[in-house]
Amino acid sequence: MDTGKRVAGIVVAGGRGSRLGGPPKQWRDLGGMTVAGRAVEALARAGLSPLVLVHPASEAAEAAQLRPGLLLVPGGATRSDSVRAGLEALAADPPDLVLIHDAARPCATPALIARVVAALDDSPGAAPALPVTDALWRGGSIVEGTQARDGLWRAQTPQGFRFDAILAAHRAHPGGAADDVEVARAAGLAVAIVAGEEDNIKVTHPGDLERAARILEQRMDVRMGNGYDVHAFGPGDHVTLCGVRISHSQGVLAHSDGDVGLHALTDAILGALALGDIGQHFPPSDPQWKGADSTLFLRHAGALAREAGYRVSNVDVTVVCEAPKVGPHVPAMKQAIGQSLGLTPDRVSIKATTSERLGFTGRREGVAALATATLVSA
Ligand SMILES: Nc1ccn([C@@H]2O[C@H](COP(=O)(O)OP(=O)(O)OP(=O)(O)O)[C@@H](O)[C@H]2O)c(=O)n1
Ligand SMILES: C[C@](O)(CO)[C@H](O)COP(=O)(O)O
Repeated sequence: MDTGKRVAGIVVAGGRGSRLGGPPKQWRDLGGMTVAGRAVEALARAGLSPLVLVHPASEAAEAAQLRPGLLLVPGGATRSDSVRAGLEALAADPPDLVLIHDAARPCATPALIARVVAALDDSPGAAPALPVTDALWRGGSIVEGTQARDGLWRAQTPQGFRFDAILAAHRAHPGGAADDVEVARAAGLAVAIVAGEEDNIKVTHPGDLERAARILEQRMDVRMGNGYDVHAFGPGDHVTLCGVRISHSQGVLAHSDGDVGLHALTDAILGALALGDIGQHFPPSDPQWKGADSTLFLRHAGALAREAGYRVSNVDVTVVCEAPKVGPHVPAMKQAIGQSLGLTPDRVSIKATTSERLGFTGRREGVAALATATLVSA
């Protein structure tokens, strides 16, 4: 989505989730990512930047687990207070437009978000909603009357606004609004209704987490890629393997730091994305990559995966050499790769083998690595 405008996103995750019960819903797992993480990724994938996450003041640690570069802001006692805190955090460097989204809505699609942004060309506010289709009754334990449903809508988020207008509207509002459309309307702003989506549910009551999981599962796309790299040994006193410097009687001949493990893994991720290979992204002819730390290449591939809407689910690297010994360094290697890709060590596998003195690795002429990566749509 390229509108030529700066479109920021605010995800409000400052609530308690009391209707769902149990631990705060925004940090609950939803297919390998938190509910709030999924809401944030939905806006990120649509190209919104900067992104603000508003969280309970006591839950900064949970908020810090989400994507790098998020602006983290403590929330307030009500949803409106939390939105206001998010808007104020953007005020020093105001974007043109802002989309305000519930952390509790983890299934928003890029198409839905694009519709809201597009509608802001013609209106200071725009929000998704679905017409009420069921008959509406008034009553308690018995039906006391029927309510006409014409012209009634079920409101969703993200709700989008021209930034200056919604900031002024929130500053002027006495508080207690159900949503930002109510705040905008109180300030006299017109809000266009765009088509919402049935699957854009708000995780509110028991059973909703399972429903969201089913929705996301139907959309899930799994991709795999493999990579292979070789470097010849040459003069030197160390090799770098899987992000770890290891003392050795030789070095490797390479333009970068010659880390075959990270090169193979970078290629595996690029392969899964069908985005070519490491040489196309970081040409060896380019002097800026001379002696480069290969962590940079791996992080770049991880960022491309996120931009494409995938997260790396697990990786498996096999290093092939007679020496140095890899085993003692495996914990540090898992840590280094995990940090670069945002993976816990149990999702990073490092193995090593000799080639039984056969071939170029067997003759100790060089070191090779093979890698596999699995990517899952976020
Ligand atoms: N003080 C608050 C209250 C709510 N929210 C956020 O506003 C959204 C509104 O959804 P809702 O289902 O009302 O969330 P909760 O307030 O957490 O739920 P409950 O009312 O069941 O406690 C949620 O993403 C919630 O985290 C917030 O940022 N700050
Ligand atoms: C903003 C909202 O998601 C629109 O449907 C909703 O108003 C917020 O949640 P709540 O359930 O009304 O507290």
